[in-house]
Amino acid sequence: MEDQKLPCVLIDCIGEKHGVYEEHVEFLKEHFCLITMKEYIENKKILGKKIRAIYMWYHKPVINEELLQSLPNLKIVASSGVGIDHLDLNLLSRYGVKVSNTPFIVSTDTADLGMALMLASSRRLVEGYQMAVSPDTEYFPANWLGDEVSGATLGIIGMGTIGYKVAERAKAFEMKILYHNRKQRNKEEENAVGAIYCKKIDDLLRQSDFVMLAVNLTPQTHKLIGKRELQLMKPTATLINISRGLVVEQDDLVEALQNKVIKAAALDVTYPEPLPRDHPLLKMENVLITPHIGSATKKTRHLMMENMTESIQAALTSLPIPHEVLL
Ligand SMILES: O=CC(=O)O
Repeated sequence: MEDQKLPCVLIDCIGEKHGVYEEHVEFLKEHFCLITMKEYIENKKILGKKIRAIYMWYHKPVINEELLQSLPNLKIVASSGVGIDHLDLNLLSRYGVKVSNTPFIVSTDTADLGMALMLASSRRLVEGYQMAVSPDTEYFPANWLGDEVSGATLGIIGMGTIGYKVAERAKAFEMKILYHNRKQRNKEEENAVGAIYCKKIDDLLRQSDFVMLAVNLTPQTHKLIGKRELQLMKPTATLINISRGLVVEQDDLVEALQNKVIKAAALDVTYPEPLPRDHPLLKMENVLITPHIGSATKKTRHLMMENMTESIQAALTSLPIPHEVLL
């Protein structure tokens, strides 16, 4: 907390494991008086009235009704990333608080990660690395094989900005691209990447060598992929999830992997995150897991921070908010 002339913005903390990055703080402090949760808790009565925005960096601080009640002048919650499943939009709207997120910025990186997971899983990069560096390795076995990505069939579930960027990349890998979308088809985009629309998700599941989940988590996509859907997939297929863990019924996925109903899974997201250290998904050779890093590049995270700053400034000066999330 410093310059009291600037609008007060609540953040969770600086640095530490999940806080606002030290390198972003300098920029933020040019525009806002940052108040950490710790400072706010120590001086709720005075600071509560001053706070006008919450800078929600990776779902922190957690917002509940008690917090909202004690921030009477709160105008906006600027949330990092694209997913807003961690926010209760109805509750925020009841308190007259606006919400923004940072879509589009994250799409390229998240699509890149989807490709990385597909390639790493199919070519067994993690196992290969372990073999290459192991002190027990005496020779490289010639029969240690993976599967091809180039030329294989990729089924994208959720052709939003991220799904489309995955398709653009997959085109360069000469993949056959299928997709399923709940919203209307965009034939121009479809033609540009040579993607084939599957009206029924089941058709996509049956035909794909790789099924990539790129949907938002909503009541309609909650546990979209369960036992029935996994059984429709090829026994040689891989499930890749770059959206949210809760899009998959995780216990069914574990069972499907254990019983070789599908070949493998590559997951950037699970539930909970991180998984308990004794979770079966962490022990399977056919599972590759990354720690929810879809948008985790320096450039993207910096752009997000700038974008959140713009949204807060707009809300506090009653200008249209870039990327306002509407109920
Ligand atoms: O998960 C990341 C995001 O929602 O952008």
